[in-house]
Amino acid sequence: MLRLDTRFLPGFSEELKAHAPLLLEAREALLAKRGQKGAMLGWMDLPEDTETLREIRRFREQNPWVEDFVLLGIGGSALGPKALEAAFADSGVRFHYVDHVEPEPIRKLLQSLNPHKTLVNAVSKSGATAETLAGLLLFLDWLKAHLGEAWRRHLVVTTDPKGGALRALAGREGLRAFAIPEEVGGRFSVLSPVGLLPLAFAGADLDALLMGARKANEQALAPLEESLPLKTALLHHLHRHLPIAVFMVYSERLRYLPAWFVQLHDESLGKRDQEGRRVGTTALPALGPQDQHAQVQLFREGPLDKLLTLVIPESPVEDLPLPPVGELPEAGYLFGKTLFRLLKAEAEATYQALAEAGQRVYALYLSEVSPYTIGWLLQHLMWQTAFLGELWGVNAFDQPGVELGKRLTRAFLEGEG
Ligand SMILES: O=P(O)(O)OC[C@H]1O[C@](O)(CO)[C@@H](O)[C@@H]1O
Repeated sequence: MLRLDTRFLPGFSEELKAHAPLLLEAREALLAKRGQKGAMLGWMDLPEDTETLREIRRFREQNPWVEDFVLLGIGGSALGPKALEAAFADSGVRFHYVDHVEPEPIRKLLQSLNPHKTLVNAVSKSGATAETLAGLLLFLDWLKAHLGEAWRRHLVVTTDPKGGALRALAGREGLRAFAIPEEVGGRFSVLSPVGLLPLAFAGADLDALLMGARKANEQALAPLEESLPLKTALLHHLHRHLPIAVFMVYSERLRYLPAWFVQLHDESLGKRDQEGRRVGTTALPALGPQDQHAQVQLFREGPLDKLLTLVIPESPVEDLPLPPVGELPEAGYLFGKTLFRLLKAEAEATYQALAEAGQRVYALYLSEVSPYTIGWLLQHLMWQTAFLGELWGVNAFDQPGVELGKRLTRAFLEGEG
C-alpha cells in the first residue's frame, strides 16, 4: 500500500479542486499519445507483460550455475536493477555493476571473479553508450581468454529489439538477447528485462513487483481524488518555483532508490519548454537516518528553497528488539523498543522538524518495504514524471542535453588517433 500524506501542506485539497481541469487535461493529453510511434509510453504496459516474465524465468532456470552476475550498463540501464537488487536479493548470487569507467575497480573485479561461474549482462537500449561498450570490450576479452568457445553462454544482452551494436553482436554470435521494447526509454525501463533479468537471478518476487506496478497504473487512471500520481504531480507543479526537490527515503534496503529517482526526474524534466524557457527542478537524493546527520541541518536552517518528499515505511518485514543492557544505562530510553520503532520515530521527527522550519514537505507512506509496494512506488513515480512533462510543456522522454558531451568525448578520443 502506498499512501500520500500532506498534513503539513494545508490547503492542498482546495488546490487539488482548483487545478482539477489542468490535471485532467494533462492526463488526457498524455494518454492521447499512448500507442503513437515515438511517444515512448511503452513503460505503461510493462506490468502486464507476463510473456517476457516467463521467458526470463526459463532463462534463469536454464542457468543454475551462476554465482556472480556482472551488469554492464549505465544510467537507466543500471540504476533500477541496482536499487531493486539491493532491496530484495535473496538467492546468494553476487551482483557487480560496471556503471563507470574507472580502471582500478574493474581490474579488481576481473581478478576476483571465477569466469566459469560468472554471467555477464550487457545492458544498453541504444547499444552505443561508450561506458557500456568499454566494459563489454574488457569482459568479452576476459571471457574468451578463460573460456574459449564457451564464452557465449556467459554473455547475455538486453537491448533494442532490432538496432544497435549489442543486437548486431547477439545476431552474429548467436547470443541470448532480451528486448527493451522500442517504445521504452532507459530511465523508464526498470520493469522491462533491464530490471527483471537481474532480479530473476537475485531471487526477487517478480510477480509481486509487477502486481504493485499494476496498482500504480490503476491509480494513474482513476478519478482525480484517487489518483495518487496526479496528486503528487500537482505538489511538484505547485512548488515549481522552489529549485530543489529532495527525495529522502527512510530505508537502508532502498539506499539506491534516490539515485534512480534523480535520473528519472532530472533527465526527464530538466529541459527547454516549447517557448525555449529553461524548465526543471533539481532532485536531491537523501537517505534516512544517515542524512539527518549530514543534510538535515541545511534543510532546517538553510534556504527555504525545497520541496521535500519523504518515503517512510509504516511497518517492518521483520524487527529487532533492543535488549536492556546493564552496562549501558545511558541508552535506557531505547530498552524494550525495537529498531523499527526507532527508525519510524526518527522519520516522523524529521518530517515534523522540517515542516516546522518552514520547508514544504510531504510523505509517501509504504505499508512496508516489499516488492509489491516498491513496484507500485516505481511505477507511481514514472507516472508522476510523465504528468509533470505535460504540465511543464516538455518532452519527458528525450534527453537532447546529453548529446554534446558524448560527441565531444568521441571527438577527443578520435583526435588522439
Ligand atoms: O541504455 P543506453 O542506451 O546505454 O543509455 C544509458 C543512459 O544514457 C542516457 O541515454 C543518457 O546519456 C540515458 O538516458 C540512459 O539511461
